Amino acid sequence: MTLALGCIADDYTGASDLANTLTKAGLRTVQTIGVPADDLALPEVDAVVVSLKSRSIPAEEAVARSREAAAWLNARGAGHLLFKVCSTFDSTDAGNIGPVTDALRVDAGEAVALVTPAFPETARTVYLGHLFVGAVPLHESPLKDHPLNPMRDSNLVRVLARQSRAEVGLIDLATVAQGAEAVSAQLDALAREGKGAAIADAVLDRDLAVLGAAALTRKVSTGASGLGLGLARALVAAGRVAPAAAESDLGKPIGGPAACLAGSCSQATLGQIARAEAAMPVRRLDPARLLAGEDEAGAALAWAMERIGDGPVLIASSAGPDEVAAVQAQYGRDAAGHAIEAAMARIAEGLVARGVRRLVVAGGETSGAVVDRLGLPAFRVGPEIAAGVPVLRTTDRDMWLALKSGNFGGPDFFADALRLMP
Ligand SMILES: Nc1ncnc2c1ncn2[C@@H]1O[C@H](COP(=O)(O)OP(=O)(O)OP(=O)(O)O)[C@@H](O)[C@H]1O
Ligand SMILES: O=C(O)[C@@H](O)C(=O)CO
Repeated sequence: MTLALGCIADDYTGASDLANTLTKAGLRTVQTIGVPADDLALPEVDAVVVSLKSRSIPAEEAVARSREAAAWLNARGAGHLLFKVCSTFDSTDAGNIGPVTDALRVDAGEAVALVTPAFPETARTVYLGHLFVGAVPLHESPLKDHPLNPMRDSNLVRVLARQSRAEVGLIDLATVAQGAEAVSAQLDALAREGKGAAIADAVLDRDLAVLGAAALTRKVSTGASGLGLGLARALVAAGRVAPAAAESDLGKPIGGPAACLAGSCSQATLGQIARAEAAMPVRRLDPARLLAGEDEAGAALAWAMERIGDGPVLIASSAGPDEVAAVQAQYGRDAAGHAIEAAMARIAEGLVARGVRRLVVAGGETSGAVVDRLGLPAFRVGPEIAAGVPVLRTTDRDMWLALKSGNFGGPDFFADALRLMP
C-alpha cells in the first residue's frame, strides 16, 4: 500500500471526523485504532487515519506515540503527514499540539510546519491568528469551560508558542488570499526568521484549498478536518489521487439492540441529551456516587437491560460547568475524568456482551475509553450523520458505531445517528 496521505489524530472522534472529510473529498480512507498490528488486513486506500488517545496525556507520551504512528505511515509511503488536532485547539500550556508538531517536523527534516484548526463547515475560523467558534472568539465560547482543557486564550500564535520549543509565526488572510505560492513563500520567510510553526488564517473553504496546496509542498502539517479537506483537494488537483465515490455498501444490516453513551459535557451534547429524553429512555449517572465508589456502572447496565428490548437507551454522565467544577474540586480533574471514562467503558462492554451492535458515543476521551475496552482495530467510513460525524463499520466484526465530537451534531443527533445504523 502506498499512501498519499498519512494522518495521526489525537483522539478517536477527531479521527472519524477527519476520515469523514477525506472520504467526502474522494480519498479512500480507513480509520485505525492505534498503530495497526502488522498482520491487520486493511483495504487498499489513499489515506489512513491512525487514531491515538493522546490529547490529554503527558507530552512526552504523546510525542512517543505520534512518532510510532508516523513511522508506520512513512513505512507505507505516506507522501505527507497530517497531525489532526481539535478544531477548537483543545490543549493545555503543557502540550500536546506544540510538542508533537515540533517532533514530527524535526523528524521529517522540515524547518517550519503550517498549523490551522480552521474548519468553516463547523464554524471554526481563524483570522489574524485568533480562533472563532461561530460568532465568538474561542475564549468566550463554551470551550472556556471544557472539563479537561479550558480554552481561555483565542490568540493561537500565543497559545502554540507557550507549548512549543520553537517560535511561532502567522500567515495572515491577506497572504492566503494571494494563493498557495504566497503562503509557501511566507513559510520560507518565517523559517528564515527561526519560526518552527506558523498559524495560518482561514475563513472560507477556498482558503483551505490554498493552505492544503501550500502544506503539500512540505512533509508535515498540523490542523483539523478543514486542513484535511484542503490537502485532499490538493492531492486530487495534483493528480496524486483519483477521486473515488464514498462506499455506498458497507455490508448487510445488523439490527438488534442499540445504545447511546455520552461523557461529553459540551453545550451541544447537553442539548442533545435533553432532546433525546423525548425519543428514548435516558439514565443520568451520578458522578459523585460513582467517584465515591458506588457501582453506578453496574446499576446503569441493569437499568439498560430492562429497557433495551423495547428500543434504544441513552446513558449519560454529562453535566453543566458548575456540577463538573464541583466534582473536580472534590476528586481532581484527571481522576474524575478517568473514573467516569472507565465507568462508560465498562457499561459499553456490558452492553456489547449482551448483544448491542449499534453504539453511539459522545465525547472524544469517552469514545477512546469505550473503543479501547471493546478492542476494535479499525473502521470503514459510512454515511455522514452530521458535519464531522460519520457512521463507522468495524472491519473485524459486524458492528455500527458513531463517535461524536462533543461539540458536533444537530439537536436530534442521537436519533439521527441510529437512523443511519440499520
Ligand atoms: N459529570 C462530570 N463531571 C466531571 N467530569 C466529567 C463528567 N462527565 C464526564 N466527565 C469527563 O469529562 C471529559 C469529557 O471529555 P470528552 O473528550 O469525552 O468530551 P468532549 O471533550 O466534549 O469531546 P471532544 O473531545 O470530542 O470535543 C471526560 O474525561 C469525562 O470522563
Ligand atoms: O476538530 C474537531 O472539532 C473534532 O474533530 C475533534 O477533534 C473533537 O474532539
